[in-house]
Amino acid sequence: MRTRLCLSGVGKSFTMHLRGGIRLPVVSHVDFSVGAGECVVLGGPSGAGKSSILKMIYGNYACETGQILVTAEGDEIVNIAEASPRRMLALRRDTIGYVSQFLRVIPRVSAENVVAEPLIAQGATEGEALVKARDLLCRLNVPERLWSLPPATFSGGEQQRVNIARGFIAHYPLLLLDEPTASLDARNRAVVVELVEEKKRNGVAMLGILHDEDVRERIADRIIDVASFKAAA
Ligand SMILES: Nc1ncnc2c1ncn2[C@@H]1O[C@H](COP(=O)(O)OP(=O)(O)OP(=O)(O)O)[C@@H](O)[C@H]1O
Repeated sequence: MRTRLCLSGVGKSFTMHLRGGIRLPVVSHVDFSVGAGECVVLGGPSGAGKSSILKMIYGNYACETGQILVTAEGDEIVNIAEASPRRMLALRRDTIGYVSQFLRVIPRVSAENVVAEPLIAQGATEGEALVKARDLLCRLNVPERLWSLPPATFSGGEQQRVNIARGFIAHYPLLLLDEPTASLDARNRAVVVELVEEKKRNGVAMLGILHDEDVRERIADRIIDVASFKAAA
């Protein structure tokens, strides 16, 4: 199995500058890798550092020590810990996807266009992207009458499903899943499980946080206990 993501010696602490510079160590010596077609789940208690690890991989949090290697297009290996902001934006367009439970609503843009946008950014025509967007919205049981409306007024569950469609529409070699099934009903959880299985078959490497035990059991190939990376205070 080809490695898509490899973390070695990764550490992170937060410094509270407005609180007298108090240092809060979170994780240290984080070492693991994820291969193509594999879904690895980060486990461990609340506050162990699961979200912080995902955010370092997506470049939202700076990584203090170690390296985060991602295999980008053309088999180029990039160290996220040293990537420039411009490089990071390109990686987010083509290489690393992020599916969370929250939709960042873009005013006046219709649900189907919100979903189609990442595929258009990767070079698809608007027509192709809209066909795929509508198919995903249909699979995720978003009523057709909503597709042409901006999602700002949708229910929490409808917005979440629009966001999942947006996260799964494009092909990224690495996909980060941040509680994508939280508060979904059983029918839509089953759709997300199917979407993850399809990504696995397409060789996508996935790293996720999944509190739902049933979903975790169905899609996790491995669980990594983040508590084992606890940093000393
Ligand atoms: N931006 C931040 N500033 C300060 N401290 C932070 C920040 N982000 C996270 N932390 C702290 O880092 C620790 C790990 O948080 P993180 O959200 O990564 O944990 P988690 O394992 O994902 O928890 P949960 O399962 O509850 O979501 C916590 O103690 C949290 O308070």
